Amino acid sequence: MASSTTVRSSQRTDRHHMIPPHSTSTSRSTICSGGGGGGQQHSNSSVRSKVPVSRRSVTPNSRAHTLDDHDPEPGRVRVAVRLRPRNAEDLLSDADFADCVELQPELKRLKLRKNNWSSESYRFDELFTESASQKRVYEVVAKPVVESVLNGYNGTVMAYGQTGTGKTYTLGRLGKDDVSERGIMVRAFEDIMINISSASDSVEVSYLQLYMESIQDLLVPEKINIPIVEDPKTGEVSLPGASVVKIQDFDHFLQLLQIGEANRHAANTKLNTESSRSHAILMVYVRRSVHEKEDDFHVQEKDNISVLPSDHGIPTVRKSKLLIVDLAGSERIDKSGSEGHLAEEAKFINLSLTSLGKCINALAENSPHIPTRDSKLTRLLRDSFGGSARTSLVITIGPSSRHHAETTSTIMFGQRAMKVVNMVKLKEEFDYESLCRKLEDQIDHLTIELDRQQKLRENDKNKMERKLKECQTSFAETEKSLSDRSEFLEKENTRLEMDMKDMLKRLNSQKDYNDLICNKVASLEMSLNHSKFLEKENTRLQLELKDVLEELKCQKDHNDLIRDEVACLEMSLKHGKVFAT
Ligand SMILES: Nc1ncnc2c1ncn2[C@@H]1O[C@H](COP(=O)(O)OP(=O)(O)OP(=O)(O)O)[C@@H](O)[C@H]1O
Repeated sequence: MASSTTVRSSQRTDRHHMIPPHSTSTSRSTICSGGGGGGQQHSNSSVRSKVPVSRRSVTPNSRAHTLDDHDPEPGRVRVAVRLRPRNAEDLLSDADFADCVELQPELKRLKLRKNNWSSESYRFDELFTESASQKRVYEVVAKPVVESVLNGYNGTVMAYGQTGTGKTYTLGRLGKDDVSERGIMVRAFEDIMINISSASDSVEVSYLQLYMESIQDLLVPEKINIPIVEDPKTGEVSLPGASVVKIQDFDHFLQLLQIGEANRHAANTKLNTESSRSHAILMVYVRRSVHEKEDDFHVQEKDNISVLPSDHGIPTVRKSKLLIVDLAGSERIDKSGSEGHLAEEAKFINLSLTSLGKCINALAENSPHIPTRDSKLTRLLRDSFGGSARTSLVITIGPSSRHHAETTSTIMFGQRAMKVVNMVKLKEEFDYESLCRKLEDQIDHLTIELDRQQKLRENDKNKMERKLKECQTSFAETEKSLSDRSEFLEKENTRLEMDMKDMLKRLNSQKDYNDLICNKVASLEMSLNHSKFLEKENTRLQLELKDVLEELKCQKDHNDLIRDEVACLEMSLKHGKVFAT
């Protein structure tokens, strides 16, 4: 158990939202007739009109979602009366007597019997008859306070009454066997757990008892004499020595309540077999992140420089505290039969209750001096009465006329408490813790990113260097192969040049030869042409010759003929001569 507790620093920096005392109207500070405190009109009205604006008036805050804007008295302490059913003793002793009180819930009035023929009537914010369920009591008395706490306001739910009238029953019942029996502590916590986000909100608990003017930790009972520390500036009360346990879940809370219950001082008195001998104070610290502006918060990139957002982008957190106070019951020692140590305890209980009553009287009467420092109880409840909390009080009474005086005193306490108006204020702070966490996360993220980038760059650099080396090698190789090639090409070039020259030479000589051939061809062609011509001429001449020959032949033939003729003639001539002869 001890290992799971942590000592919590309760330092906080309030940020605006203090409801300005003069802001809305003075009329709001005056409790209207519809509200509580309208009991004995003759005795209360004069005191009421004196409630000052400066210290106790409350103006509904625009961000105060729970505080009803139409509520004319948003900071007034609400008081409900709960009547305990008759117990066995009441039934036995008062069988022949009428109850000392009569409740008129529909009128919200309680009639207190003075004697057989007269009674006085008091108005309260709510009246619970003996048959009222635990659920209804929670919903009317505590739920609005719990809702305020969830919205960032401090809240107090307290039970006050004579011993044995049902304070612990109303507040501290665990209802292990029957959930309908659960008291305000369990139901309030259940409501808180339902409404918060486990991701961004948190709930922590301290459970203490004030026993004979010493504050003891009910969760770590070795811690005794825990000092009360008051912030001189804000007047805020804290108990840095008390263990503060972060609650994981509902069962965890029930376990803590059980531990606290087991450590609480109780005794068997004539009026209550389990009479609490200490005031028990359950402190529930609720821390909620305000999400509405969360999107505004980013580290923005501007000209490649990261800049923080402007002031309004800082996340905010609402820190509120719910006090559930189960007072020890006031008791007349002669009636409770307390002796020795029990009587000593009762003296302390009565003393602290008396000092609480004095503070409430002073606040109700607008006294300039509130005697808060008279007891540790009043110091602890400084914020609940005349402070910044929203407060609901259940006063518990029994029906028996045997306890008429105690019941009257309780009712008067409740009536005076109804005149106390607190200056309810929202507890909203810049959530520097979460901002720091976010920035640290971002720094971590950026550092990782930077490392990653650096590694990437280094990898790239190594790669580039490797590539450069490879390139250089390949360049050198290429250069070498190029120079080899160039050398080779040069040689080749020279060789080719020579070859070319040679070829040119040969070509020239070939050309000359060609020319020669061409000339020869030309001359041959000419010769050929000439031959052809000659041939043609020849042919022609042959033809001519043939013709001539023909002609010659003809001529010859002709000549032959002539010769023949000549011969013939000659012969004839010869013959003729012969003849002639
Ligand atoms: N509304 C109720 N219905 C039923 N039983 C009740 C109711 N109120 C109180 N009781 C019973 O009356 C007895 C006394 O109640 P409880 O211990 O809560 O009184 P108390 O005011 O806390 O007393 P003390 O101041 O001595 O501690 C208990 O047995 C409780 O169960």
